[in-house]
Amino acid sequence: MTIAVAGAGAFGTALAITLARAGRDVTIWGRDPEAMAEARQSGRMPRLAKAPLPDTLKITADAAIFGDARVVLLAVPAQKLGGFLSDHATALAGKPLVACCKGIDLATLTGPSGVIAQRVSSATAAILTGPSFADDIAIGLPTALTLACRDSAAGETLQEQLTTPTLRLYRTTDVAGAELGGALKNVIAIACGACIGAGLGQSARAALMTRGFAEMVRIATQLGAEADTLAGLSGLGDLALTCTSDLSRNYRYGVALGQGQSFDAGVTVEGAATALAMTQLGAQHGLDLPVTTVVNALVQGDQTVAEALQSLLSRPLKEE
Ligand SMILES: NC(=O)C1=CN([C@@H]2O[C@H](COP(=O)(O)OP(=O)(O)OC[C@H]3O[C@@H](n4cnc5c(N)ncnc54)[C@H](O)[C@@H]3O)[C@@H](O)[C@H]2O)C=CC1
Ligand SMILES: O=C(CO)COP(=O)(O)O
Repeated sequence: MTIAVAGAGAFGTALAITLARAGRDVTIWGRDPEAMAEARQSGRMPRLAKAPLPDTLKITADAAIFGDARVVLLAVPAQKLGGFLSDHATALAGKPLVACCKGIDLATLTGPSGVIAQRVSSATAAILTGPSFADDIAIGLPTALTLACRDSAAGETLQEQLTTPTLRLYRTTDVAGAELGGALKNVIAIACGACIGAGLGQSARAALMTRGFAEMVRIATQLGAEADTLAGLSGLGDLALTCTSDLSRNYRYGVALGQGQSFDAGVTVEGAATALAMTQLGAQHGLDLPVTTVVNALVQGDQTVAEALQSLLSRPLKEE
């Protein structure tokens, strides 16, 4: 059974490594033929150079592999997912497609499962999400993630196919909960980074994490998710990791915002576009999104950290 991993960035590479190491038949696809030839030669992928690629892992830039794959993991950034799926829609038709990206698509204001449904309607959409840095997975540290699929039988099969001795997958049919948890925690991580970067302290960060989590649950349940899913790996679990670690790009981006520094535009920071998408979606649905709104204003350069803080602290007093 061939597993294809689409996207040869840090996360796609980490997943391909753990699956290949567990004896699965895996091919990783990257869009740049030269980079893939170089990776075959060097045994390393540039975005995850720390970890050697197993000899059994196949590396290609030939999209023909998607037609042969039984399962395709989609590890391209959330804002690139729609374009990727349209480019390869024929080869991907009817397959289980597991979105490994975390974000809300700005063009459609939907999560990855909605993007899959729109672009490859015959596919079985699943989501793989939760607390895990690519480096940790790649070097074989223990990690636990959520695999969400509306079709519970298909979800069970994917859970077995994608679990490895060090990567433990839990299963749910709550796709909305899993993908919203993964997308929204990045926005809160930017807020927490900005808080620490601006020197506002760890007490303020704990408050932001907690009120941010309340906001995540409120948004997600209004959009059809189950609150329990948000309390699991894909929500609270990933929030805890991302808001407290400087290994997180979203957190580091927030720190840079808080310090008034620039940030490398080549780094994938999913929470920036998601803050904008959620602000737009919140306006459509009449949602109260105080943290997301200030993160979006910071990202867009419409507010300073001092103004963002003031707008959060001056909100009317309320019950917790
Ligand atoms: N790095 C990590 O620790 C984790 C990342 N994720 C998620 O995985 C997703 C991907 O992130 P990373 O791999 O870390 O990013 P990355 O920046 O390391 O790699 C992104 C890859 O996508 C490729 N790409 C971009 N546009 C493309 C397109 N149109 N077609 C084909 N390939 C394209 C790039 O060439 C690059 O290789 C994100 O949504 C992220 O939130 C999830 C868990 C952990
Ligand atoms: O999603 C992640 C950890 O679960 C990776 O976080 P960053 O995208 O912020 O690096």
